[in-house]
Amino acid sequence: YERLSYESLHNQQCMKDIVLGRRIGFYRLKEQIGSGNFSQVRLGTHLLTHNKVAVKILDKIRMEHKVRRLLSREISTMESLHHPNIIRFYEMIETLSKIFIIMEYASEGELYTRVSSDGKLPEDEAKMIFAQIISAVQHMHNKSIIHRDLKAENVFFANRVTVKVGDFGFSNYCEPKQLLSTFCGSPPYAAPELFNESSYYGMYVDIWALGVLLYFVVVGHLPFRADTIGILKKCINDCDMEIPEHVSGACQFLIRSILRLEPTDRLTLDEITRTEWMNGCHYPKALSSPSNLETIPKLEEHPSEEHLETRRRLYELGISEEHITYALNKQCRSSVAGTYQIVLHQIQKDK
Ligand SMILES: Nc1ncnc2c1ncn2[C@@H]1O[C@H](COP(=O)(O)OP(=O)(O)OP(=O)(O)O)[C@@H](O)[C@H]1O
Repeated sequence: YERLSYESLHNQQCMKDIVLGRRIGFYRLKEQIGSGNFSQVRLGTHLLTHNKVAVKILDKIRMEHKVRRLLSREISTMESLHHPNIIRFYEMIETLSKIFIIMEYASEGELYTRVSSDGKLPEDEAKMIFAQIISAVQHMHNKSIIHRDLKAENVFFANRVTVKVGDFGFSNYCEPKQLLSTFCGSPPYAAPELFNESSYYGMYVDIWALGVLLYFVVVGHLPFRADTIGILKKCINDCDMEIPEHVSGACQFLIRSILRLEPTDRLTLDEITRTEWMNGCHYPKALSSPSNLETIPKLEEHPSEEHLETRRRLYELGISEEHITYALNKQCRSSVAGTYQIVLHQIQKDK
């Protein structure tokens, strides 16, 4: 740790790598793995732990005020979520011109790509994946966070059988009874009230999107398709969809019970888990030791075994209790806090 910190400030090659965009903080930056409207996403490796990470890079100069607001929400919502099926946030690094969001890397691509290239998933597989997504959304809603952009493009495979929900760019904090008014998300996944009402309840909008997502996964294409937004809006308002016969009765029932025009008529997440189709599914639980910078326990606060193990591994990397205390007292993001998150998460994943 000391060597790396020293190098970043004094080593010529290292400084050149930083200038040329090959390194940031404790991360080596590698190839681009994706891009968005305002961002570029690159693969990174943590130089101390060697963990792979995804690094979302945003150009501050091109960023309008609105995008900055969305970004700070994206970071704060991601930071408060700790679930095996949600992309984990590790660290944010800000330079004069750029913002780097360091997060968990899901290496096996988007659910969208899997279904688009291989076709619909067998129902047994779809069920296993849908249960993980439901569990992730339950965790968000329990924390009063709504995603507002749930779609197959934002569900990533970490391996053949584990998925992670990501892209919290439109997420927001929202109490169950709180009305919202900004149209967010992708039109084919949009609930009817988003087109018709001036305000809506966030959780019902997420649940509708889950119905569209389930349809997409078991059928292989979206339920509402149209060439113009006007026609799409009409399809959604009429709930004009056909479910092919190959879809089992229990799954059809579930899709129809989610995609109900009246938000309060839609099944709740709990009710979804109790439907016949979801019978016997496994719902991964939220991680036991949540931690953002504010909740990393100090040593005198009797940390849990996971936190003690994290510290033991950090000591081996040259990060002492003194470094940790200093980072915690500073109350701002630092490479020590970032490394802490990566190591803690690795321990939780190994478990
Ligand atoms: N954690 C991750 N692991 C693996 N790949 C990722 C990860 N995050 C993003 N990607 C890839 O990078 C691409 C761009 O992501 P990003 O969040 O920047 O933009 P987007 O959501 O696709 O677009 P928009 O700008 O409209 O939000 C994604 O489509 C995905 O393929």
